[in-house]
Amino acid sequence: MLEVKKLSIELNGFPVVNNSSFVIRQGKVTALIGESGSGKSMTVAAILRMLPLGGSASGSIIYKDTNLLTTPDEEMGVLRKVAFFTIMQDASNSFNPNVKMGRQLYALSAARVGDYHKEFKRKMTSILEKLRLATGILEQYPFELSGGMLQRCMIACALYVQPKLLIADEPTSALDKIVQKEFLELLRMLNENGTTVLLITHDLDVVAHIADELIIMQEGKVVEKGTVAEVFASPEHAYTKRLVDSRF
Ligand SMILES: Nc1ncnc2c1ncn2[C@@H]1O[C@H](COP(=O)(O)OP(=O)(O)OP(=O)(O)O)[C@@H](O)[C@H]1O
Repeated sequence: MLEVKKLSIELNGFPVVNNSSFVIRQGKVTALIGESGSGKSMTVAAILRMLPLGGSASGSIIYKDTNLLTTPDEEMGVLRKVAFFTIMQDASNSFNPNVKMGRQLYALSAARVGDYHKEFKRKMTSILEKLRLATGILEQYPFELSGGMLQRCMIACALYVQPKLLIADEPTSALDKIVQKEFLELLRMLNENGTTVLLITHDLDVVAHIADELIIMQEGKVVEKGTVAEVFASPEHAYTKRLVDSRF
């Protein structure tokens, strides 16, 4: 569904991703793992064409026969709105503290797919019930909800939009273990509904729990990739070996 070929990224002339190639397969959960500063977030930023100022990318990122690195801005805007959905590490940063959740969830879901308010109420109520979130949250402000609840709200919007690709950058790192597990189950639910997932994480337990495929980055390079079963059974790169060993 997404083919990254020879992707290199520079920030103000400084290389941060170097000649990376990998594939995100349709319908799968792919985990992108690597130590801090290895270039995971910049890779995601390149996919979304949201590199910071001073950033530039070369190579190609092919989605449906077009190279996202050269897609016109307008088309990219549409893809970001309906085909791709992003969940970041700390959901509280994704919400405006001064606006009630109902309006914000509307903007993140119904507005993206062109639904009016009545349709939003009907669909969102049923999704919130499925996620065990009271509909009363629509009248609350973000600070009245926990981090786990806010992450579930993001998943609720993703379930509403049914994006082709969900990119989740460390979505569980601010959650405790139990809430983390619940969140991963929801991610799986979304995946079973047909959304391909790219999950950026530090946590091999999370990978083992949910991912089908694994891409490992170190110092801006992809050093290993394969199915989770293959990589866990016979890691080849020294960094991967260390990672896998540290889990057992
Ligand atoms: N906004 C920015 N401006 C300048 N340099 C940045 C910026 N964001 C990241 N970098 C640098 O780019 C490199 C890759 O960072 P990136 O955020 O992609 O790593 P990461 O693997 O996602 O790390 P982490 O797991 O800590 O989020 C690092 O050297 C980092 O210092």
